[in-house]
Amino acid sequence: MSETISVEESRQLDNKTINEIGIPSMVLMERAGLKIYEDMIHNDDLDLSNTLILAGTGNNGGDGLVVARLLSTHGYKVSILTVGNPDHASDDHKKQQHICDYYEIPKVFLNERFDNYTTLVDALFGSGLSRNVGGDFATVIDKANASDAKIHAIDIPSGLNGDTGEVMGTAIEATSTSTIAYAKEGMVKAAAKPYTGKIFVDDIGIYKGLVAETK
Ligand SMILES: NC(=O)C1=CN([C@@H]2O[C@H](COP(=O)(O)OP(=O)(O)OC[C@H]3O[C@@H](n4cnc5c(N)ncnc54)[C@H](O)[C@@H]3O)[C@@H](O)[C@H]2O)[C@@H](O)CC1
Ligand SMILES: [K+]
Repeated sequence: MSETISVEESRQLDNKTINEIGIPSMVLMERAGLKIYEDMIHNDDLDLSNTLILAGTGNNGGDGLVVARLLSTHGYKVSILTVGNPDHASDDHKKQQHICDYYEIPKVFLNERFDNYTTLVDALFGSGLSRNVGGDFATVIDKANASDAKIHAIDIPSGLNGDTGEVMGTAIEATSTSTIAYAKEGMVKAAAKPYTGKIFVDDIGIYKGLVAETK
């Protein structure tokens, strides 16, 4: 595995890329979604005949909505389950949801049976996970793990602590994970392997100098 970074370093690099260098966050989200989509369509472990995107309301969910749109516009069957209050979604997430609405990508709700799907995309939490997972999020994670569908995680399997590899209440057991810019330190610990599955590291244009300078 190539170089790893902490979750805080990941946030710093994102901030520097957006606020100091000036690459718009929506451009990074678009690039992330495109890379993740490409990882998925080239991954023989995944059957994309019926995909459900599990989207939290932050930017990890926003990445998932880009994947939903790319699958849809390329002719794949895809639906979206949003977990959390969409009124409180991040600005970029709201923009991506607006685009998904334009393309009329179907929405499903918490009572959905996950066994109907061949692949679930875990876009519930990424680097923003800040406390143990409970409530609807825990229910959805446990239901995803119990289903027959394969799971592809975005950035970090939701519920996994990106620094320590510990499970924060419950965590997604992914078949594969597309991580942005660098794998996070906790993801390469032996205990994390059943949660990350195979890891793809996606370069989306996030600044890399800082990590090289500080290590
Ligand atoms: N902003 C950026 O620079 C980029 C971010 N990207 C994606 O955005 C992710 C980070 O996005 P965010 O910072 O919005 O964070 P997340 O999308 O990981 O989650 C943020 C939200 O989850 C809530 N939350 C945290 N722990 C919770 C818990 N246990 N239960 C319930 N709610 C909880 C937070 O209060 C916050 O509202 C990355 O992992 C990556 O996937 C990519 O789009 C690339 C660019
Ligand atoms: K995730």
